[in-house]
Amino acid sequence: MAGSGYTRPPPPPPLGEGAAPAPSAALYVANCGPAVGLTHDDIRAAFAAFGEVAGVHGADGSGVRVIVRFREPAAAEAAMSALHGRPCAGLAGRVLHIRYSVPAKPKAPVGGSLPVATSASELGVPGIYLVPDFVTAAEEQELLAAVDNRPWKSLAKRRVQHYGFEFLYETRNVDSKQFLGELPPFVSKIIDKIMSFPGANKCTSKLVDQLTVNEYPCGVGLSPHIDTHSAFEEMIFSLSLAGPCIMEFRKYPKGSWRAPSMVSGTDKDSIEEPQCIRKAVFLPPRSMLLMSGEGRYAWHHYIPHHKIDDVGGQVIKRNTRRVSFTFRKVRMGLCDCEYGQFCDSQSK
Ligand SMILES: O=C(O)CCC(=O)C(=O)O
Ligand SMILES: [Fe+2]
Repeated sequence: MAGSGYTRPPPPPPLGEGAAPAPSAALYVANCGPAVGLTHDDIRAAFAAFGEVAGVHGADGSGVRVIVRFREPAAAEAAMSALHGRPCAGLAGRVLHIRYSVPAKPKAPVGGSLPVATSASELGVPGIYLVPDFVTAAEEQELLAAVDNRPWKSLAKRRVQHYGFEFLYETRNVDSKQFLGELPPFVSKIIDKIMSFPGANKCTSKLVDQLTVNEYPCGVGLSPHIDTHSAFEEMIFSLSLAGPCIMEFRKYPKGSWRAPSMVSGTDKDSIEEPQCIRKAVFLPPRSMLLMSGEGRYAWHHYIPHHKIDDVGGQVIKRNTRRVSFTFRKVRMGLCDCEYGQFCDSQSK
């Protein structure tokens, strides 16, 4: 991870095969970190009992794994034999899993930490707008209570509800002939407010007729994707509730309308395209994000699977859950946008 120069060691080899990482002055410590309520200062203080600590750093974005660097390898060895696999009294009795860390390979030019904007103008992706405090804290509680009173559908890592039209994950589309009914009354106020977006009130017919509610547990994100052009019209509104996250936008110059992860069938979102442009924005609870134009049609959006986010050097913990309300309008014909290379209606 940035800062320590050290990283997670490879998995321990089976007995009798290969060698475990040699003892070093840096320890990789799991089950310990800001996401479980232990600050880097707490961790430094607990490990200082074994020798001078040169630094404590997050080992990755999880918030539950750290690198503890001692000045002397002997101190690391002493800490390892005293603390590995045992409850640590100085760290709220947590059982630490410790291995010797290994030097990190130099980072590839892409990847690594990305500056996180706190406004759409700072983000600089055309067509992306962010309105903080779009709803009040009381309205947020009402919306959460309303969806918690309705049945959730469980996906592998998160829960969802669909209104208006069902979203079909296998095809990433909707069946536009299967109308489930009007959007529920508890979102009427939100829809009225959406009309105040620049450009939104130009629409004569209904602005949105489909709502997907996503509930992400802490640490769960969303793979990079472009909402299928033929499924939904241009404007996509997403209201963040209950907890924050960051959203990353990626532009692939040699674009395909499928995310690279879906083409390869691996569903891994760590795939880095060498030339992709990456930008990130912080989505605080109660904010409304509008994706339109180029940002909606030609940039993938992605929520990293982190338990903590680094926003301008400030560590922001994800909440136990984030609930988003994504409002879209189902498209009844083909998409004729000007981003043909990303458009399933226009690609062969
Ligand atoms: O949770 C969000 O804000 C985004 C959801 C999203 O991108 C989607 O449902 O397609
Ligand atoms: Fe999306």
